[in-house]
Amino acid sequence: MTDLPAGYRPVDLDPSRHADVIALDVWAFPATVDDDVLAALPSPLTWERARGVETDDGELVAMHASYPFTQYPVPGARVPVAGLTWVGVHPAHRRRGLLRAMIHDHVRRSLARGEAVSSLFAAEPAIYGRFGYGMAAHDVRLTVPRGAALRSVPGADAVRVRLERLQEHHDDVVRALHGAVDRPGWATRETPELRAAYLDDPSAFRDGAEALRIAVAERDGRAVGYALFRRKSSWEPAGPRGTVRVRDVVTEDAAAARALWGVLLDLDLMATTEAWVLEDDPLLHLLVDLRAAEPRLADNVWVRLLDVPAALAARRYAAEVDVVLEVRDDLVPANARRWRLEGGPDGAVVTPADGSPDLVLDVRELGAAYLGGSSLASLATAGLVAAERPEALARAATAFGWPVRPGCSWVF
Ligand SMILES: CC(=O)SCCNC(=O)CCNC(=O)[C@H](O)C(C)(C)COP(=O)(O)OP(=O)(O)OC[C@H]1O[C@@H](n2cnc3c(N)ncnc32)[C@H](O)[C@@H]1OP(=O)(O)O
Repeated sequence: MTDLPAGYRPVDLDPSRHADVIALDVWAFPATVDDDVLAALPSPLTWERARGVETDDGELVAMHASYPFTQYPVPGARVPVAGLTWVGVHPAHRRRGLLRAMIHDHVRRSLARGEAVSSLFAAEPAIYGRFGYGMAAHDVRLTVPRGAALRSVPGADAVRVRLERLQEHHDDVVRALHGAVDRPGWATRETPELRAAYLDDPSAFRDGAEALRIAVAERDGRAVGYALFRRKSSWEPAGPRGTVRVRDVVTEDAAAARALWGVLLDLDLMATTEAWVLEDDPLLHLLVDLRAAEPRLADNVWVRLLDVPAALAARRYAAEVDVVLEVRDDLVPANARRWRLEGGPDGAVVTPADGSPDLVLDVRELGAAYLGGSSLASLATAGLVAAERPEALARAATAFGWPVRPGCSWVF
């Protein structure tokens, strides 16, 4: 991290620094539990990818890490992606450029590992655009009233839903179904540390709700879907007004989705079910009255193309396209030039170009469009993509789209 301000030095982190990492983490993200409780939990970090910043007297005051997603789905392909995570700066050292230095470090090290793309979930959406990350997927937050009517789906009655406490043996169900999902942006928990942290359910993080439960949808004795959820009771003068909090609903087909949501939306003593789902989740179509669920759009994964030609060549395109893109990139100068993209459903070739550009855009907008979640045409309506030739914009927007909306059902 050569760009650190004076008085700070970079440091590789390893498990011996776990207590320091927790002490920093609770400064960056206020917690209601004591450090020793947090330090006793399994760490989801891949330590060899965790980097810190120390003061001259050895205090850890900033850190970042990344998850090694080797099979991150992008349209029509899977690519290695650096999942930036655990970014934190001690409040006494903020706004001195430590995050900026850490992002430079992250970009350099990811590129050296051959990772052409980085992805993240943002704590605050205003932070990462300046570093070339674009909002690449959205999700929809819902508060569904109990007993909300759902459309019927043939075959749903043949799906049996088992309700159980989440236990270790459920790892098989979760892995089989979760790993099978092929949706751009849907990172699977590839590392043992992430999987262990997923099934761990510390009471410290339940926020007054019960232990994690799992609803497993089965057809003919085979798991065809699951949902993780917990209930939080609330006894009010007018009666019970509990809340069901739903995480990760993964289903193989519409009948499984209908059967699971039928159960999750009608649990006794509950008044509402809170869920966040991806933009084309079956629930949005199953609900007869979507408006009653108060849908709110939010940002999901953000994507940064670290190596523009490699990243653009790694995905597939929904239609044939031949376009010259003039890319601006303040952080990675090698990306900042004109690139000719010739691509289609079978692959793509990206070469340096000298001719006049069809589209001019920042690498941030390329990241936003990369998974097919934001249309280049709609970015152009906001003035974020300049089209030198309108017909090229329409063709490129179609090609960058994808039939399955991107997004990840869990925050990393
Ligand atoms: C992927 C993840 O892990 S998301 C988690 C991010 N972490 C958090 O939100 C925890 C709480 N916050 C923090 O730890 C810190 O405030 C951070 C990491 C957000 C910022 O760290 P800092 O060292 O203060 O950032 P730094 O000084 O390098 O600022 C770089 C630029 O980002 C801007 N910036 C920093 N934080 C924010 C923010 N929260 N919102 C908007 N802009 C921000 C700065 O103003 C600066 O802008 P400039 O380049 O125009 O001057």
